[in-house]
Amino acid sequence: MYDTSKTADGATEQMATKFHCADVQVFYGATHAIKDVNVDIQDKTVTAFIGPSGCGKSTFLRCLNRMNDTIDVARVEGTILLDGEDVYDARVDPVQLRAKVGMVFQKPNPFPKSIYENVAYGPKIHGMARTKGDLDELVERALRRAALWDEVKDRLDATGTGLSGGQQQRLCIARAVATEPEVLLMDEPASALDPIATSQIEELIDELRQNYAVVIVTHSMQQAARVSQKTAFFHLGNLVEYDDTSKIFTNPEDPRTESYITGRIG
Ligand SMILES: Nc1ncnc2c1ncn2[C@@H]1O[C@H](COP(=O)(O)OP(=O)(O)OP(=O)(O)O)[C@@H](O)[C@H]1O
Repeated sequence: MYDTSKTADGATEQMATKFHCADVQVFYGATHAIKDVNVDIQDKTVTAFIGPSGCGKSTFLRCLNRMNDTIDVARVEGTILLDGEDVYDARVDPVQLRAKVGMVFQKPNPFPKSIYENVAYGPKIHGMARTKGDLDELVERALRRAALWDEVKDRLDATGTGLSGGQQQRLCIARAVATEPEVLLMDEPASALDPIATSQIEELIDELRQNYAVVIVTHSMQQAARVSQKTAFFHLGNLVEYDDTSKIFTNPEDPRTESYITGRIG
């Protein structure tokens, strides 16, 4: 259950497997969108999903916290284990699962409520705070982790939708980390942001991997190369290649990966 990852200085580091995925298939009605995907996703590692539009990156990401359950025509087959437990077991409550496996979407989507309420919502519904003081602490901790606290601490009652795009995305990250998840799934979290906000989100992703497994879907190969340690390349619903990011970008095994990273397909 362990994989060896190289650190920046070339030393090796042991990372536990967070998700074990075997023979995963996804169908949307008759469309076979994910074909026989096998992959182990490592804890405390940023894993990037890359590939041309429509290759199934978001579909596979959504398998990991059962977000495809919300799509009527979607059908998921195969095995996905989170810390050895079957994510699709009938006894698993998807709401609890999504607190453990948080998600941040492409477009920042704060609730039309105050900054405080956006972050406090999850801990409240999961009964994580007994007193107002506990809740205040949780909210502050989540906003600090999302590198937003200093910018909003004096206006926690202001509406979340009134923040800038980059701040809204960090608020959504604070909302996701407030329930103390173990994994963060990010579907193109910076695609709607300017370069400064993008680099803030990328720095944040790098910090978050100290505590979480982070999986990020991105169209930007530069971003994948900057933020991830592992990269999975998808093509036409297949996982073509999965390896250390440095290997994928310098010496890929499969000609389809090479074509994509050199700009010949996609
Ligand atoms: N809700 C849905 N209903 C029906 N088909 C869908 C649905 N969502 C995705 N698909 C189909 O599944 C395939 C994979 O789509 P998906 O959005 O996962 O790809 P992607 O790699 O994330 O694409 P992009 O990079 O453009 O976001 C595509 O053929 C798409 O049309």
